[in-house]
Amino acid sequence: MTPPSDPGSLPPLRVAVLGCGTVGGEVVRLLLAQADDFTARIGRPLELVGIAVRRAGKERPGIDPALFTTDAQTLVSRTDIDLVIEVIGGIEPARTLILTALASGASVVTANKALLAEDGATLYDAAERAGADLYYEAAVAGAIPIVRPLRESLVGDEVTAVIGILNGTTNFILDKMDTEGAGFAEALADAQELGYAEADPTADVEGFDAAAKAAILSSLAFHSRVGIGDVHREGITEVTAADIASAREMGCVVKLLAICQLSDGGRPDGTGPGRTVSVRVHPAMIPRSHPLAGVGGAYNAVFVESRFAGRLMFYGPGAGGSPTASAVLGDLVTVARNRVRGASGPGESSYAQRVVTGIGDVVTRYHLSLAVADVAGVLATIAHCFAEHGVSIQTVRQQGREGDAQLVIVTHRATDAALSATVDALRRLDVVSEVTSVMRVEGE
Ligand SMILES: NC(=O)C1=CN([C@@H]2O[C@H](COP(=O)(O)OP(=O)(O)OC[C@H]3O[C@@H](n4cnc5c(N)ncnc54)[C@H](O)[C@@H]3O)[C@@H](O)[C@H]2O)C=CC1
Ligand SMILES: N[C@@H](CC=O)C(=O)O
Ligand code: NA
Repeated sequence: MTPPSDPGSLPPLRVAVLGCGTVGGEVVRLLLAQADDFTARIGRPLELVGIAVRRAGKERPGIDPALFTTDAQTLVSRTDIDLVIEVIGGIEPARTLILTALASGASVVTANKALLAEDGATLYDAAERAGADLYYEAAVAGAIPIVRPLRESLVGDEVTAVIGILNGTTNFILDKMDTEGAGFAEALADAQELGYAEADPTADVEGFDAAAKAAILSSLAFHSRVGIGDVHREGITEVTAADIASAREMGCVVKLLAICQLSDGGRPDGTGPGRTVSVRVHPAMIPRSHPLAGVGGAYNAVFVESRFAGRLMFYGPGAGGSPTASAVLGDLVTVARNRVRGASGPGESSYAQRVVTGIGDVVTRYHLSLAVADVAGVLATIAHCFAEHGVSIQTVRQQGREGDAQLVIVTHRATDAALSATVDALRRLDVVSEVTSVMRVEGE
């Protein structure tokens, strides 16, 4: 009988890391700390051969300074590297570096949702051509396994909706505003300090980050190519303390939601031809009893609805160095195992080519605050405006102020197009001095 070979004595798989910031720093630290376990799990050792950084002189304790280079392009052009981890972020130079790595024969692990949502097709095609892996679990919802469940576990089912909280920074901010009465700027500064925010936090607070993740999840869930430009996006910069207080009075909480839905095909079981997809990211009020309402801090949660499995919920840390590094390293071990077997994992599946529809047809409920003149007949004028546009009012609450009043209106379900036309018409009414806020109400 041949004795089993010691995996540690086999030739190593060579690894390069691009970027050594919040995520990259943790990836390198945990990769080195778990070297022996990774060797056993993969069946061959990993050898870290280079770390591309922007500034070489920076003190990085525990890492051999000889590994650092500021020339990422030369590093990824090496043909002796098996695995490249891209954690620089942004579009360029990340795209060129990933394409060079794939063309040089490496498999790639990335956390870069912005790039995947902007130009994933170019990367997937390049990986396919090279026969290499492109894995990106960390790109959506940090540590939560959601990419692989959609790409592999649920590939025998039909996913009809993916709904969730996909951005840790904005969830952290909204949670602090709700539970501690914190101000927006103060909560954002804390999120940056804790390593949750993107290099440019505009990506978080304006909803671009969640929209990128929604595009990636929709592409996987609906076997189509959905890009960031297909996603209706609204951020949280216009959510006020008054909105949060108003939500509380209704027994609700404000969350930045991502909602990706497959339309009904018209047949009794929901299937049928011409099914389309809608993808949107916006703040919404949800009842405090809803499972997503209890998702606090930088945690994320994703509901998946599918035809045969029913409803599934994924929950966990959505941002931060170590949680994100956990997802990156899970991918690293997986693509390394594929290399050892001379195989590659599943590529892109976009055969369904679903059409993505605009926000106008989306149906939901709305919460509106209006500053109105406190005069006889104002309620009738406003109710008439809603009725004219086919939007039915569920509740009206009036808070008097000197000379004018604040009306809080919750509608029944209406299309976004009908609601937008109503708001435009309300703004033109003499009795309405301001439409103070408009927010969707979801989850009922
Ligand atoms: N921080 C988080 O919680 C999460 C981050 N991500 C993603 O992970 C990636 C990295 O994010 P962070 O580590 O938070 O960002 P970061 O800004 O902390 O780190 C990026 C690092 O890349 C370096 N860099 C920039 N240009 C470079 C170049 N040309 N060559 C070499 N290094 C370069 C920067 O100096 C910085 O140290 C991004 O794609 C981000 O969207 C994904 C999930 C969670
Ligand atoms: N900035 C992102 C980081 C993880 O993707 C977030 O806040 O969720
Ligand atoms: Na993930």
